[in-house]
Amino acid sequence: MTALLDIQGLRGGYGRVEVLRGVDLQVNAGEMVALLGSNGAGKSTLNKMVCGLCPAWGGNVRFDGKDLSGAHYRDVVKAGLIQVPEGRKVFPNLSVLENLELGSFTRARERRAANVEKMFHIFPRLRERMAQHAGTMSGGEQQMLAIARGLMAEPVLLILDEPSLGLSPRLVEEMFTLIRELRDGGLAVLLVEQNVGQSLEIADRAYVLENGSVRFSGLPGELLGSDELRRAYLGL
Ligand SMILES: Nc1ncnc2c1ncn2[C@@H]1O[C@H](COP(=O)(O)OP(=O)(O)OP(=O)(O)O)[C@@H](O)[C@H]1O
Repeated sequence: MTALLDIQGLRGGYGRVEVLRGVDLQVNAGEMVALLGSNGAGKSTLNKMVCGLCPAWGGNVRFDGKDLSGAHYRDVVKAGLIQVPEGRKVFPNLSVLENLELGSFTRARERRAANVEKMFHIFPRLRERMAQHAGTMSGGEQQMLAIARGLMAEPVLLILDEPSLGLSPRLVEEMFTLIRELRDGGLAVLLVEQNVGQSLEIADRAYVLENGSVRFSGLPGELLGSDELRRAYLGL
């Protein structure tokens, strides 16, 4: 089977500091893959490189049969690879509705109104607050908005970078339920999370990135079932 996202030998960094040292990673259609690793391991850098937000030094990225190595982020979005970045990054001075509408700026523009309605159905709070400035929404509401804005582009693969960061335990539960529902609806998801236990519960496969290299790839059960791996990489 050809992977939906196929990353081979990805290398890169900042200035002269190498952060990714030849990473291979695949996500299949409809699959949920957890990308784990300690702070500074290179997870966000990998996401940025895959999405054309940071140049790679070497390696290849193929997505949905297309070579996206070194592609401009506009073309990455057009292809259906959508990222919800770490820290939400909503446009604080735009309304909730305007933030949503910007999600379909490059892709699925003709279905914008219908997709806004879909998002209001999934996230009723966003309908209630559609005229409110996004920057005045609570942290949890902003995270919902960031995900909804990503979904507005009708992703084929959604990369979620730390979606549960800073949320209360109840909202974390809701967030993981939502992510599972998205995957069950056929969306492929690459999930970057510090919340290791819950990520592995819902993931089909997992990767552990340490110091810019993949140290484990396989089934969540293999990772959790090995005392050595758990202790070495998960702190569990
Ligand atoms: N813009 C930048 N300029 C210079 N160094 C950077 C930049 N962004 C990240 N780095 C460095 O690259 C390394 C990897 O950072 P990255 O954010 O990819 O890690 P991460 O695995 O996502 O970590 P975390 O879980 O803490 O978010 C870190 O050492 C970081 O300091």
